[in-house]
Amino acid sequence: MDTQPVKAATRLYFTTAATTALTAAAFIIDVTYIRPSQLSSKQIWFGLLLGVAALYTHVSLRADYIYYRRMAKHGCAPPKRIPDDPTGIRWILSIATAIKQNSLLERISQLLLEMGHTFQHRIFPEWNISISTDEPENLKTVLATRFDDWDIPRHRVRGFHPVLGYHSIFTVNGPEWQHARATLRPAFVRNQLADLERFDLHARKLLAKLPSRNDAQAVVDLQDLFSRLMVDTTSDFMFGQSTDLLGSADADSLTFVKYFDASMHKIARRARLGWLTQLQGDKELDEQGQGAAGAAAEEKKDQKEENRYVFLDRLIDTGEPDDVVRDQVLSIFVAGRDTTTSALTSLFLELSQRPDVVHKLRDEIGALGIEDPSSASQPPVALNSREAIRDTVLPRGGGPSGEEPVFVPRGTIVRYQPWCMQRRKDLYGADAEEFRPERWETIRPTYEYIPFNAGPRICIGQQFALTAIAMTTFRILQAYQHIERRDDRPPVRKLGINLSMLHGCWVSMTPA
Ligand code: HEM
Repeated sequence: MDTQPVKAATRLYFTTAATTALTAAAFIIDVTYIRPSQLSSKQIWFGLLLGVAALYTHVSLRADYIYYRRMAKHGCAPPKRIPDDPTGIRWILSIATAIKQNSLLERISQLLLEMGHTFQHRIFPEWNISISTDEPENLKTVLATRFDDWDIPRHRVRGFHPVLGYHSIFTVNGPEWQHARATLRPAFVRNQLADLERFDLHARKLLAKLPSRNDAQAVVDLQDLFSRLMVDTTSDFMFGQSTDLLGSADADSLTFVKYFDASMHKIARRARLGWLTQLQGDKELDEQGQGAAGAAAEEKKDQKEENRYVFLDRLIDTGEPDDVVRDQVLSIFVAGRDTTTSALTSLFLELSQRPDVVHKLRDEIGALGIEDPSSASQPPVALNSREAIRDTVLPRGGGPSGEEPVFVPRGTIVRYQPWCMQRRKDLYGADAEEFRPERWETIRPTYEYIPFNAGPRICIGQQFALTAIAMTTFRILQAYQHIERRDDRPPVRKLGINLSMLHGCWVSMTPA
């Protein structure tokens, strides 16, 4: 017989009886002996506090009991649990400290390793359990084979609403998501790879900002330049008009970027801190984020370009309402800018410390192909999550061996960590964390490598991003023979919605 439900039931009944008795005794002692007289407001608050604590303990233990009972019924075994943290308070504190120290990814990697790659924990004040996993079989199930059992979690949707709106491909699920995906798809089939000259135009503008032969000692922040490059390229493809941040940007473009940056910063914070930040609205965020994209879409309505395929024109032609158009346009910027900037920055940070790879790549530049070797150990979307919308099962992670299936009740959040998985030594070898592009000559990973996600919700802009990365890398390595990191501070990765470098990516570059 499975002992977990019995243990959980014992815990539930014993603790409920004990906390009720203690709460009542504490209150009676207070009223009768410590502060006798008429019931004061302090005593009422004290009583309420004790009552809430007892109720919370009861509800969370009951949730545990129901979980273990249903798990046993489904023939599954529970994943290991973070020890000594029944309420999830320690979890919140340790995560908050790790975020503050910019070491969250390392902390979660370590936990996944210690706990066997799938574990359960609580996040105070929720009483449902959460599951974390970096197990490829589980990700295959969540993202592909049992796709219909999972949604984008509600906490993420709530965090993104103020900026991306209610129709964004990132804030909808089910049929609404299918509709959003079908609306966006033509933009990524028709115009992307065909227009290499347009990618090149922006890559060349970037070159003009890099150190010249007369200025070889200059030091530049590549992260900042890549970010501008991606705004210029994306706006050009999507609006038919580039923001030209690498050229002569006008005041409107600069305003758009300023608002966009502020909005991204805030939604990252809201998404990470969850319910804490969502208790209060954010008027400034609403005005900044949606206002800027709305203005761009509105302006564009009057100036269609007849000769070029421009995504915004086609989107307007679909007859979708203005707020839908605005939400999708802004989503493309959110999806495309910081992810691709992150991939390019990670790549050049590695290159700036690996002259041997730069040398080899310059030799092989013709055969570079479309690949981004840095996305293996530094995937821009480092952490992600899904919410079960019905009772379901993960194939691995349960029981002491971690090999048994795990029951997942409806409403459970499963967090998955491409950053941790793509550095697993048991999957990628002892040198998993090392930048070694040659590894791609022999390995063909499937669900162990998901920088662009997988399954029906796989990144729709993958080819766009890879083309931009390949074109930029190609042009830079053609023009420069040495790239050298110029920063005495250790490289610190900052986790927002995407990974970025806290201090940028400062390098000097020697023209070829
Ligand atoms: C290296 C660069 C990029 C990386 C690593 C990346 C990664 C991802 C990931 C992990 C997702 C899944 C998010 C989720 O469902 O939780 C995603 C979705 C998406 N990406 Fe990308 N992305 C990149 C570049 C781009 C670009 C350049 C665009 C557009 C210009 C884009 C457009 C999208 C869209 C629209 C979705 C939503 C797809 C859906 O929900 O059906 N991405 N991307």
